[in-house]
Amino acid sequence: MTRPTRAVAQGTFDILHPGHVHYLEDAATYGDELHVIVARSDNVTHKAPPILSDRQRLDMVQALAVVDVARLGHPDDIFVPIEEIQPDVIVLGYDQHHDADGIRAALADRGIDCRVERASARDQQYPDELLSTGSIVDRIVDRRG
Ligand SMILES: Cc1cc2nc3c(=O)[nH]c(=O)nc-3n(C[C@H](O)[C@H](O)[C@H](O)COP(=O)(O)O)c2cc1C
Ligand SMILES: Nc1ncnc2c1ncn2[C@@H]1O[C@H](COP(=O)(O)OP(=O)(O)OP(=O)(O)O)[C@@H](O)[C@H]1O
Repeated sequence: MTRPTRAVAQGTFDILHPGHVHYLEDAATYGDELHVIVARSDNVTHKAPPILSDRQRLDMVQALAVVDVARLGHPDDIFVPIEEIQPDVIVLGYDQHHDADGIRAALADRGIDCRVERASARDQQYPDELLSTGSIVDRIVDRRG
């Protein structure tokens, strides 16, 4: 019997919103099982640090029906969880800064046989829909700050 194919998604997922759900639902279509790596706060250095703790972001992602297994990322080496999960495909977010070819090269260096794809974006479904954590935080500061 062949094992189920595994897709991996990853991100910060701070204050969940419909863009996150869209990404995870899209990523799930690439495999039979969806595994999600939640970035550790200490590794989120390319933008403002998360509001919510590692544990809370992990628990919220794991609670989504589309997610089979969620885990916190490795503190130092982003390819350690990949080696453990052994995915068939890594699905990058539509706007993630990671370079797909760079990841393919790193996977090949480590002898990991895994495709790299990119998810689609969710467009606003109605005028007031907030589709980024940054815009939700901006509104909170504006209305409650
Ligand atoms: C293939 C892959 C594996 C990753 N593994 C980890 C990890 O083990 N630990 C971690 O803290 N972040 C991990 N990340 C997340 C990145 O470090 C980065 O913080 C994350 O992609 C931020 O995305 P966002 O800005 O879309 O939230 C991984 C990213 C990729 C593309
Ligand atoms: N509108 C959206 N459509 C599709 N995917 C999205 C959308 N918003 C976020 N994502 C995806 O969700 C994943 C995690 O996103 P992240 O945690 O960086 O949230 P964010 O809302 O984009 O944050 P920020 O506003 O701080 O940049 C990323 O892969 C990102 O591409």
